[in-house]
Amino acid sequence: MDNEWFERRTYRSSDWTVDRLVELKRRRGSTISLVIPARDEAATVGGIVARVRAQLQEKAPLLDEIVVMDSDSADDTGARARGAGAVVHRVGEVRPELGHHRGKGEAMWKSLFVTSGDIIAFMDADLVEWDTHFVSGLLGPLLTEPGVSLVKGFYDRVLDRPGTAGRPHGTGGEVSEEAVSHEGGRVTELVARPTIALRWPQLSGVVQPLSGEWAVRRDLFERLSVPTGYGVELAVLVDTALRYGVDAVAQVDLGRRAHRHQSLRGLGAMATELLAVADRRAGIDHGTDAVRIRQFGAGEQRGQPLNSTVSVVERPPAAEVGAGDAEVLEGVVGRC
Ligand SMILES: O=c1ccn([C@@H]2O[C@H](COP(=O)(O)OP(=O)(O)O[C@H]3O[C@H](CO)[C@@H](O)[C@H](O)[C@H]3O)[C@@H](O)[C@H]2O)c(=O)[nH]1
Ligand SMILES: O=C(O)[C@H](O)COP(=O)(O)O
Repeated sequence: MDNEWFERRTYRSSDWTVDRLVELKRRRGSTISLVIPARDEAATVGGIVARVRAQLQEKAPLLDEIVVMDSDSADDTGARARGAGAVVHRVGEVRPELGHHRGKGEAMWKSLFVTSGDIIAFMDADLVEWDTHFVSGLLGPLLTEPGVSLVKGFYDRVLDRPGTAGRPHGTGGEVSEEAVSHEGGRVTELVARPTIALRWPQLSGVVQPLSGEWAVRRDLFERLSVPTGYGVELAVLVDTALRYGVDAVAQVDLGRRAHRHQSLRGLGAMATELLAVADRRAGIDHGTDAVRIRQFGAGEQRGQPLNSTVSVVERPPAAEVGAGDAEVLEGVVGRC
């Protein structure tokens, strides 16, 4: 591990007060967009937007815009987010001539066409244990260190609170702190971290390489190709370090985070997307934008194959996308 990088580029969110960040932003003439990609997050997105808006727009003028990218939601995500004060875009309606893909990365890539901040902070919409320092805490290194272009959040990751199954995190008051499991981040531990150790050990000091809470300079993000699905975090981290050196990356301790967990099969698909990102950057071309995976049922369905397709498409750098380039882009750049 690059201990020197860790020492140099690891911060705590408490290193800057919000007032100090507002002052730094004003002095530098920076503008800051918060983007929240959300698919079917009606249960949580309104509360998240409302809290961020109250603390980081109304109480302190830190964020210039709060944008929710509604990623093909079938529930009330858009209405809840709008009701709480966010600007909401349906991903498929943004630059429709560029085509549309499902997935988180697609929502983040399309956000580049509807936001204007020169710094963009991203935050997931399924958080149940978090606070507004998950946004403000990411900004300090970008506002004080010109060499830093990407800031990753890190935290303890709650996997389970025994006795609270089926209840939202944060409502299990009777559970002792010792009983809370911090073994969350299963894809991080079983796929991302081992991959980084093997391929990019210079990044092994990054505590949460897949964290959905990160901030980036627009002029960096729009120069990177962007996987349309869950590969976006690994791709942005690796490509930033390969292109600009590991010192362009910083990380900030944000405390503790809990979120809605996906099924193990869902995580299997996510892991496939991450491995596709890693292979592509190692020059391995699988010759397809849609990988077929076979998983298997359990119990009554034991041994029954469950076949699905995982998209591994990547969008080209947004900076290379001009008006009228649509035909170059559809489906694309899959194997760039
Ligand atoms: O098609 C999608 C899928 C997800 N999301 C949103 O993206 C965020 C994160 O998605 P989630 O399914 O909660 O991902 P996790 O299981 O939490 O995955 C972790 O690991 C992923 C892979 O690196 C990261 O993308 C995530 O941010 C990180 O939280 C949430 O706001 C989702 O609503 C979309 O906008 N579109
Ligand atoms: O980031 C990850 O590793 C995946 O989102 C899985 O997280 P979980 O184990 O906390 O559900």
